[in-house]
Amino acid sequence: MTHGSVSAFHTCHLLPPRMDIFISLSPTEMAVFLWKNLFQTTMGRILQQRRALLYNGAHEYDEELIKKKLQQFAGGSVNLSKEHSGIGILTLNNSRLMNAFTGTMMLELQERVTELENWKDGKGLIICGAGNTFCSGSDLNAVKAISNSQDGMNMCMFMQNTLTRLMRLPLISIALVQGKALGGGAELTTACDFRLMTPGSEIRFVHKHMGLVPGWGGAARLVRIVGSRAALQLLSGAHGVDPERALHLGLSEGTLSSSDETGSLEEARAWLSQYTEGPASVIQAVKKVVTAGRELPLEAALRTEKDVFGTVWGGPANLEALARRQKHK
Ligand SMILES: CCC(=O)SCCNC(=O)CCNC(=O)[C@H](O)C(C)(C)COP(=O)(O)OP(=O)(O)OC[C@H]1O[C@@H](n2cnc3c(N)ncnc32)[C@H](O)[C@@H]1OP(=O)(O)O
Repeated sequence: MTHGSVSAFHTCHLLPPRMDIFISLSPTEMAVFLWKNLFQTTMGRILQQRRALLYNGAHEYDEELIKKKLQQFAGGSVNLSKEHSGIGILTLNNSRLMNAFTGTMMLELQERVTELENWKDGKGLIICGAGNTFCSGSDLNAVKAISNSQDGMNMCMFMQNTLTRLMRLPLISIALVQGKALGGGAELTTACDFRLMTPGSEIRFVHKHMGLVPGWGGAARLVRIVGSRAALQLLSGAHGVDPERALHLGLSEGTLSSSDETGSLEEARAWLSQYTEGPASVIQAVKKVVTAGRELPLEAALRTEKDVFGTVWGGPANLEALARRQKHK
């Protein structure tokens, strides 16, 4: 955890306007107040995005250079559909290469993550692959072409930045693993909060067979998900993990009954909706306090929890619940 990331948690959770302040304002004062609030929120978001980056110029990371390079390896797409329910569906689409990540798909993933960071009505996210398979990692044609050290390190930092931002989205995320999640595809699944697998699917960290280790943050995240001993076995064995083993290891949350593309997406939606019911502001706040608890030292996590608490306390959902005098039987 960098200091930059810690401060990002403290600067981005701005308190919502309080109703009692509004009542005493003239129309002009109210307009000024709203403009200031909008400005602060926008600046907060920009700061959040900048500070959340793991790597910048100080790490000999040249984002513009790697973006130009990645642009040269075109093909496929990363599509985002934002549903009214607040669930987003992010689809990796490169069927010809089993949804391998081309350079332009890496760039598109970064753009989609920015879009999701700014989705104020968002609550959940499902990541899946087109054509009933998840993702076969990075496009080996691109890997070969950028096999020099500088490009490799820049690509690694680019993907770590993007996947770290993906992991920290204030949305509850699922990797819907159909077919195969190999190499970088397996790493991508670990950037989600949960993994659901379809019958016959497989997660496989094949890096060792490529003479590599994960570089998109997959090893660090895997250790946190399954523990260091299981992570060591999965990375050094490079064996495929089927749904049953994944469930046993805690790598997967459940095996879906459907293995077809539409049916499994429907099941994943239903599974996710049990956690995304309610107002977006509250669901996002829940994810933020859990992210802080996982990533920050205790005192910083507690302070973040206090800040996030301030964004929901006295908010519309809280006031409505108080008015309802809800009982939790
Ligand atoms: C970050 C580190 C990384 O991610 S390194 C990349 C790790 N991934 C790999 O090494 C995947 C290698 N590919 C495979 O093992 C197989 O193609 C898998 C995915 C199991 C699919 O097998 P199968 O169902 O028999 O289909 P196939 O081999 O005929 O594949 C269809 C076409 O897709 C291609 N493909 C697949 N994966 C990639 C990839 N990662 N990069 C580039 N191309 C890929 C295959 O080469 C094949 O293309 P073609 O029909 O031979 O032209």
